[in-house]
Amino acid sequence: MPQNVSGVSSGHTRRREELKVVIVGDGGCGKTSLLMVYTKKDFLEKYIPSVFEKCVTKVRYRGDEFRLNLYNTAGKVLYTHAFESTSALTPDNVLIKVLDSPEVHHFCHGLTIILVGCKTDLRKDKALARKLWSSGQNPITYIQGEETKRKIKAELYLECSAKYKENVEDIFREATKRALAATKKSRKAKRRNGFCALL
Ligand SMILES: Nc1nc2c(ncn2[C@@H]2O[C@H](COP(=O)(O)OP(=O)(O)OP(=O)(O)O)[C@@H](O)[C@H]2O)c(=O)[nH]1
Repeated sequence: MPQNVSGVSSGHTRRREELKVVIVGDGGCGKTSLLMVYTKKDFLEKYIPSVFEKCVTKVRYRGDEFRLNLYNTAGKVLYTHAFESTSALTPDNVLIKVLDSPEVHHFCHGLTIILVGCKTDLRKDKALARKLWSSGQNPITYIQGEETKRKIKAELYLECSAKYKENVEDIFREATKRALAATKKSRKAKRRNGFCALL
C-alpha cells in the first residue's frame, strides 16, 4: 500500500515513498517469525500469540531507499497473506479466510496481494507428515499454492522458511516492487482522470 510523504534528501526536495505491508494469516502460521527474521534476523522457536503490532524498516530498491511500514495482525482473528504450508489448512480455507478477512477489506481493498506459504522446512518433517497422513491430509504443495493464488486473484505466490531464513528477503523485495508499480499505476490513472475532469 503506497503512501507519499515529502522529504528532503541530499539537499534536494524530493518525494519519499512510504509503503505499507499488512500481514494476515492463521494463528501460528508464522507471520511474526517472518517479520522478526526480516527486520531483526532473529527466529524464536517459542510461540507467543501476537496482538496487532506495527514496525518500520527501510528497504533499498533499484538504488532508492523506501520506508516500509509493516503491520502484523493477530492470527486468532484471522496481505502479504500467510499460511502454513504443512498445516491442515487447505487452499480453499485460505481462499475463504482471505476473502472474509476484515483486515483485507479494511487495509487492502483494491491493492496488491501476495500469498505466502510459510514453514516450508516442515515439508521434510517426517513425523509431521505421518500425523497429517493419519488424518487424511497432506502438506500443501507448491502447485496448490499457485492454484490458490489464481483463485484469490493474488499477484504472486511465494514460499519461505523463517526458521532457515529462506526466501524471507525475497518476499519483502517483491512486496516493495509491486507496491511501487501499483503507486505508479494509480498516479497515472489519477493524472488521466484529472485531465478529463478539467475538460
Ligand atoms: N519449523 C518452522 N517453524 C516456524 C517457522 N516460522 C515460525 N515457526 C514457528 O511457528 C510458531 C508460530 O509462529 P509465529 O510467527 O508466532 O506465528 P504467527 O502467525 O505470528 O501467530 P499469531 O501471533 O497467533 O498470529 C512459533 O513456534 C515459531 O517458532 C518456520 O519457518 N519453520
